[in-house]
Amino acid sequence: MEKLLVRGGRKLSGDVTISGAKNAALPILMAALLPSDIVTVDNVPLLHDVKTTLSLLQQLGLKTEQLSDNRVSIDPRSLNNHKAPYELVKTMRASVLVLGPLLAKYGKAQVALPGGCAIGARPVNLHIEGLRAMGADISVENGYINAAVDGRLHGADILLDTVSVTGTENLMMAAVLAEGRTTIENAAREPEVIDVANFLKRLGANIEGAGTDTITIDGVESLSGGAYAVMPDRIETGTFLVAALATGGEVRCLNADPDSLDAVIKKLQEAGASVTKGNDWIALQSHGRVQPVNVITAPHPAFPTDMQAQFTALNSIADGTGWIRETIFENRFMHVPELRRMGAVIELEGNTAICRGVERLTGAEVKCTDLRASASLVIAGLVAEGETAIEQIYHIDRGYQAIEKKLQALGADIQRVSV
Ligand SMILES: CC(=O)N[C@H]1[C@@H](OP(=O)(O)OP(=O)(O)OC[C@H]2O[C@@H](n3ccc(=O)[nH]c3=O)[C@H](O)[C@@H]2O)O[C@H](CO)[C@@H](O)[C@@H]1O
Ligand SMILES: C=C(OP(=O)(O)O)C(=O)O
Repeated sequence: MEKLLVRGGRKLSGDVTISGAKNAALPILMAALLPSDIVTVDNVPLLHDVKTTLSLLQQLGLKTEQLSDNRVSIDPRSLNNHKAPYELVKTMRASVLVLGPLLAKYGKAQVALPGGCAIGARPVNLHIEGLRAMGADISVENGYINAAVDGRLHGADILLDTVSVTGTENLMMAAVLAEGRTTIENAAREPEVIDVANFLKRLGANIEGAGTDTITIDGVESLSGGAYAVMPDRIETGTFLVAALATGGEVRCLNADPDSLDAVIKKLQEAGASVTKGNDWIALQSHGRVQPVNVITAPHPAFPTDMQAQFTALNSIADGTGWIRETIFENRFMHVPELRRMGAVIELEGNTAICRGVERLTGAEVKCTDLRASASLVIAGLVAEGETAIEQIYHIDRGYQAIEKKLQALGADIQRVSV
């Protein structure tokens, strides 16, 4: 078992290179099931979830090769299995993203139901309903989604009841090889959806409207191989910017996508930071004590739920009271009891966390409960007096490449230790 030990009090300063986006890399790697030839994907982050995805693709018969640290090739020609087993799916909900590509390419899929997880129930009914509308016969039995189609999937008009990121991606991936036109209305507009669409277009797919709430896909008979580089991770970028501000520091994020973070930048500025941007970098400079901010999470382009925990940590040390309302997931405040152990004063009222900022947090033993909760504990540890020992850090390794090394290079006192 590993822990992170953080000694707070150092201002972060310098440059950090942002990795490829987890939430774009995972669907792009799954989409590599679709073409008829080899794809090479660059800027793939070194994350636990990426390893799980590659294991899943291998389980389905695909050949994968790690060409360098962040470059992977996938040969889908040896696809010979259609089962995504529970052992893999239970460690990573995004495994459900094999459902659409498998059905479109192989005509059948058996994918374990992801089940509930720490942040909420996270059902996949919209994925299933959409694929049924495209002609799939789907039953859910013994914890598995069993799906099959006679011949090719066909195009359909799909209106999503609620905005779903992986739901949109799963249906878009299925539709690229379906017969005829599919429209997805009330589609997710997240930048990662655009990245997946751009990858598919590189292989020959016909997709219009990704990044808007209506995506139109004209199915093609086959897709070719090709090469693509995953977009930078906007949530990792936002996390480093919050860490910089919390510590009163100055950080520039390189290899970033400065235009994917508007809602986060707005709140950082309200909290007192100066933010500057170039083509592929974004920098933050702090000025005095953090000001409290009010945040409501909502689908893109509004404030992302994946940055909520980090801003809860930021508000904990602000000069006044700020509140955070979570509207996407029903149980995404598991970091609050841990932050309280470090001296944060946070009340929970329904889906709102009211944070009364304190002058200092104090180091404590805390545990990660989910990916972004972990990031909030690291941020709190960086500003706390004394040592914070963070347990269950496998959560953080799901979504942050070498977080302690990147923070060390910015001057943080943080170590990974085996216990
Ligand atoms: C791998 C990946 O990209 N993960 C992201 C993705 O998760 P994910 O795609 O799982 O999240 P969704 O966008 O689907 O969830 C949004 C809301 O829709 C609900 N819902 C979703 C699908 C469905 O079939 N039925 C249904 O009711 C969910 O319970 C949730 O309340 O988007 C989330 C919201 O931005 C992010 O926090 C995750 O980091
Ligand atoms: C919730 C997240 O990821 P996932 O959907 O993979 O659980 C996240 O990235 O914060």
